[in-house]
Amino acid sequence: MPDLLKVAKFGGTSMADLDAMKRCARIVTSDPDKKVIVVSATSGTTNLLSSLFDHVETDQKMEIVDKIRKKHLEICTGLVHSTEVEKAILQVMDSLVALVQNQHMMTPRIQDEILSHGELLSSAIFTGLLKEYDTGEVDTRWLDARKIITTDRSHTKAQPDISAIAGNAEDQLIPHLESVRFVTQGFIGSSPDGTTTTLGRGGSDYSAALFAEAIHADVLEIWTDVTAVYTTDPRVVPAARPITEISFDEAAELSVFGAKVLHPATMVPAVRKNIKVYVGSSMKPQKPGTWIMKDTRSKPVIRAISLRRNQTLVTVKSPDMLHRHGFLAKLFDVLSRHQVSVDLVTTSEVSVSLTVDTDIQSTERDSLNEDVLSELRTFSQVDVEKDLSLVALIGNNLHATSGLSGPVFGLLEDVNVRLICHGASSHNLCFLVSQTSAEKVVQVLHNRFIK
Ligand SMILES: Nc1ncnc2c1ncn2[C@@H]1O[C@H](COP(=O)(O)OP(=O)(O)O)[C@@H](O)[C@H]1O
Ligand SMILES: N[C@@H](CC(=O)OP(=O)(O)O)C(=O)O
Repeated sequence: MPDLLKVAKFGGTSMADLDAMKRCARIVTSDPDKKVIVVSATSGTTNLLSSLFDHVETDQKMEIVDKIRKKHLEICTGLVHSTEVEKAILQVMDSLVALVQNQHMMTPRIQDEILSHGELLSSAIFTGLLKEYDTGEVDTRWLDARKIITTDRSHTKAQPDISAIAGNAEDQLIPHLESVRFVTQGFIGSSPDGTTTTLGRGGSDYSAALFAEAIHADVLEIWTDVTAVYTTDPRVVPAARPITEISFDEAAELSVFGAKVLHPATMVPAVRKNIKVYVGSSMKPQKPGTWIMKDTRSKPVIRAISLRRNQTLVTVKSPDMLHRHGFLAKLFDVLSRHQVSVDLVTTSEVSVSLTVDTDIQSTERDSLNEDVLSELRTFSQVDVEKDLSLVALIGNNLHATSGLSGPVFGLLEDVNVRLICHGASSHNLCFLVSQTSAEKVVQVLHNRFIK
């Protein structure tokens, strides 16, 4: 067994084309401890696949399929032994064509089946490429992630079955780690009856964390297109700074509150098994990245600022709430039956405000649909405000730090702050603002509070 056992995940931007894949191959082959390699679909492919769900004609769908085929075959032309990989690509593409031509009802099950093709394509190419770099000491093997990542049947946002995954890894991975390097897919899994599931968009980080937990890895590496986790999204604030070390708790809050660099669930297996997480750039691997660990030497009050776009604020009012019990139970019963996932909640004597993610990809799939709203309207007045963003200050001891909210909200005098949550967590202070003012708010706060 290697000294340290590592799982390395490469995101879509790291798989973008042959040059990007070659950079990743060098990262993998320069370190024999990396035993499970988890890849995302090449960048843009999952979006192309999901555009097949739109109500477009078969001709248009076939154009999209052709585009995906061409993009992947083009990468293959740069491989030394391209024939075998091309054969694998054409097989995956045939299966996609069959799905697109024969399945007219885009059920969540079919959607997952279609989406899985992105990771099946990229992993086939990356396995072929790695084999070209191997010197013979390691045996690089393609692995179908669905044999390991067992989930429930909630298509498009499946929940992993941790003990089944541990059992699968025990039988199929751990005995081979001495001599084999596995290349597998992020994002996809399989339900107990064998149908393909997905963990939700951006879920490859989560897959990699689940693999790391299942093989008892020491380190999980997330290789992406930024050199580190930054004090805020560098696309929003170019002056954002890379963070050298951050705690599990802070990183979890940062991802939950919108930092796309990590999928929100990634930290859950890492915390459970105390697995150190490293975030680095596959484009500039020599640049220092971020270590995410149980405890850090420094514990600043404000470490980072995150921004989560596309929030909907629902305010439910009823005079019945005053001095009565059971109103909240009734409200949450409706939300729970309709599987509406609520993030923030504030209450007053006669009203409750809560936030949910707006599904920007489809109004049909929006969990906050007319059925939910009309059921809520049978016992209350319901107001819905869209186009909001959640801004969160992430750090340590925020709930017990006096004199914080004055300077924060003092800077936002001209901004309509719609909802504030402070005190529920020691690691965040968050509030809702309009989508149009959100980036400016992050810039102003970063400028003032991040040293
Ligand atoms: N605090 C942050 N630090 C670093 N990157 C962030 C942060 N917040 C948001 N991001 C965004 O996350 C992106 C990387 O995530 P993603 O696009 O999912 O990568 P990948 O394709 O590797 O999975 C970056 O390009 C950056 O814009
Ligand atoms: N390909 C999937 C899963 C994923 O995590 O991708 P990425 O690592 O590129 O964010 C998606 O786009 O949602």
